[in-house]
Amino acid sequence: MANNPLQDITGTILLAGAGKMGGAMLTGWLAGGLDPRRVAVVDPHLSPEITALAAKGVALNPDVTAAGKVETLVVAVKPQMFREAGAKLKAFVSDQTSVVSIMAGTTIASLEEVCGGAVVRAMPNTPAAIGRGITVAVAANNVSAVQRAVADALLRATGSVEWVEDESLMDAVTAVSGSGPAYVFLLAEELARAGVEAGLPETLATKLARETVAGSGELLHRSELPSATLRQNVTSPGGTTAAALGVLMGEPGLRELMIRAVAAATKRSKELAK
Ligand SMILES: NC(=O)C1=CN([C@@H]2O[C@H](COP(=O)(O)OP(=O)(O)OC[C@H]3O[C@@H](n4cnc5c(N)ncnc54)[C@H](O)[C@@H]3O)[C@@H](O)[C@H]2O)C=CC1
Ligand SMILES: O=C(O)[C@@H]1CCC=N1
Repeated sequence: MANNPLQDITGTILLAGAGKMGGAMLTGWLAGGLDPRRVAVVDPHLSPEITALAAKGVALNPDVTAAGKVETLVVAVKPQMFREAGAKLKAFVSDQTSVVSIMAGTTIASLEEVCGGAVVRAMPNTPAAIGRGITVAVAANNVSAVQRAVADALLRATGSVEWVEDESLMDAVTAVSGSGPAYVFLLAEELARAGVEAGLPETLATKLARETVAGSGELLHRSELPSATLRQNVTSPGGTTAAALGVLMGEPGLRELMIRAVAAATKRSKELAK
């Protein structure tokens, strides 16, 4: 493989479902050097942004013949739609096709049953839209080293990738990093709301909360210090932060709420498999 594995791809990358996540992945692939003429998109409701990619050579809703040899099918439709969508997608899948799914809850076994192919199950998250996502992936036994490398390149175009061997971890992964950005955005919303409660004008509170969450995230990203140390660096003994943390780390506190939230998301991921 050359330095950029996305440039080694010779078959078609077929994206099924170019919504929020699928669209973010496609943006990452093109930014990462994948030839737009290698990409085809199947989606009954194409957004104007995706439609505009036709001018660059992306094939939109091709039939099986026009799609050519599909090297990798990336499935990014809602899990609830998969049975119906997958039955149509099967026509694009040959023995050599690898099927990379990002659907929450949908197991390797059901992907094999509905679509066939060599299946990689992955869970990205929305910071993928700015190349700062994290994806966890697990490959079925029949995925070849080359197929795994292509899947890795496609997933890595939107951030970092962790491979695991145990598929049963994927429900908790989904609950932590797949859904996790929503918890952080909620924190920004509620911090702003609390600022308003404390007397700040709404515009200022919103800006302070947003910049605080974003700046803290960037500090966490750039620093090698553990999160707990970064927290302690803010906390002067007997000061204001300690007063607030007394609430957040009390009983019940954020720990218990987070355990319950992650458990609820993990349970829902398992339900989506049924
Ligand atoms: N949004 C997120 O944060 C994450 C989502 N996911 C997974 O990604 C998948 C997509 O989620 P979103 O992008 O948020 O949803 P979305 O609703 O934005 O996108 C789904 C897309 O699938 C299209 N679609 C519907 N029926 C189709 C069919 N038969 N064939 C092809 N395309 C079809 C829709 O038109 C839409 O553009 C889900 O399975 C979800 O579990 C995974 C990780 C994170
Ligand atoms: O909410 C969901 O089901 C999807 C999967 C992870 C993030 N969004």
